[in-house]
Amino acid sequence: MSKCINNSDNKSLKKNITLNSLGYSPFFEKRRRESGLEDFGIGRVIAEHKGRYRVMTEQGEFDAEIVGSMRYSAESRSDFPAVGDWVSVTEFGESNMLIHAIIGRKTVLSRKAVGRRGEEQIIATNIDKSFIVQAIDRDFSINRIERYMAICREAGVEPVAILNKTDLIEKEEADRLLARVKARLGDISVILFSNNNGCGLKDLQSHITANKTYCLLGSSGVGKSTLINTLSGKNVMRTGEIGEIGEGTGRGKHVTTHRQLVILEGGGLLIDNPGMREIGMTDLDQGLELTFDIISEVAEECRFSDCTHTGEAGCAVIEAVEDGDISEDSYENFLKMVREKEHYESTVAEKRRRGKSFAKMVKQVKKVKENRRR
Ligand SMILES: Nc1nc2c(ncn2[C@@H]2O[C@H](COP(=O)(O)OP(=O)(O)OP(=O)(O)O)[C@@H](O)[C@H]2O)c(=O)[nH]1
Ligand SMILES: [Zn+2]
Repeated sequence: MSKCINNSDNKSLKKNITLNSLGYSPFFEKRRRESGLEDFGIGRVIAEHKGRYRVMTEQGEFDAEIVGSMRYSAESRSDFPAVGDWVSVTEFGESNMLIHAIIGRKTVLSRKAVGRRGEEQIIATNIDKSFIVQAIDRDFSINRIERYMAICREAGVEPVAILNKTDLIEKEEADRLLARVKARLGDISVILFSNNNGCGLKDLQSHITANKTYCLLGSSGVGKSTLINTLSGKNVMRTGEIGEIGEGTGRGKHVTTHRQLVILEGGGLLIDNPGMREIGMTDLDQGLELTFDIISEVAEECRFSDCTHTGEAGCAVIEAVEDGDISEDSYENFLKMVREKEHYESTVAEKRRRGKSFAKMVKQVKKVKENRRR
């Protein structure tokens, strides 16, 4: 394995990093003891790239990989470490670490993987609150905020919406936008923000406390990196990199990726995520209901208990849309999310079925071969 550790960085961190300052709490300590992991060291995954990890411990930062037994016993992607995870580690060689186990997670933010049908992908774990970032210009979409909200609520993570780049519009226009978002989304905190003129900074900072973990969700170009710089002041914590060894040969091209967990000046921890153009829905029943609590409340009045709210007689939801009690946008977004969820569930079921029949086929082939040998 190539060494990609900047050791001077390591030393400078040694002095002031404690597990507590990385977000460790009695919750995780309890989980660690319950799992009998007391003999291992503790670290937090701050970056992940193609199966290689960057882990921060009280001793500094290390490149890390998982032990073989963990790899072989993993049944799905969620059994692998993700950014935000607390992990049990041992030192390995001079400056590397081995990850032996994931310490029980507090929260898991996940979405359906882009381009991989039906597979769930963890965005980040152990998040206390998430900031949904949108730019008021080209990216703006209340539907998208609503989808991110559903992802957060499904994970039990409080969402806060940040409407960025307000310097590009007049104050009156920004206020109108804020009113529209509030009317649609109800009791979510919404911050009018700008990286250019300091608008909303105090408001945002009031949401951030030391030793808690936050996450930025939003499409590419909405201003997440700039926002991290605005919040992190001196920008000292963004130097870490993960080196990637060229596949196949063991050497060759060397790609790097940025640290994804940043310590802010006030002590809050922020996880930056890759731009997410497509957000799929996973097991979102709960999130759906929380986001559209009005719809589900009204739906109790539908004549049929299995009403799909798409045209049945006596549908209270459609009635409420017609009366203007539920906005058409909300209703359409609701239907779209239900459809995506159904699609997701059916592709997962399909995959399981295919998985089973493949296993069956392998068995049969083996049998035929054995019979031939006899
Ligand atoms: N006018 C204006 N431009 C901004 C603001 N914040 C960021 N930008 C600009 O928007 C562009 C994208 O900003 P980034 O911070 O790179 O966006 P990002 O969300 O990190 O994008 P990815 O790294 O692709 O995920 C840059 O040109 C920024 O200078 C803002 O508050 N106002
Ligand atoms: Zn109905």
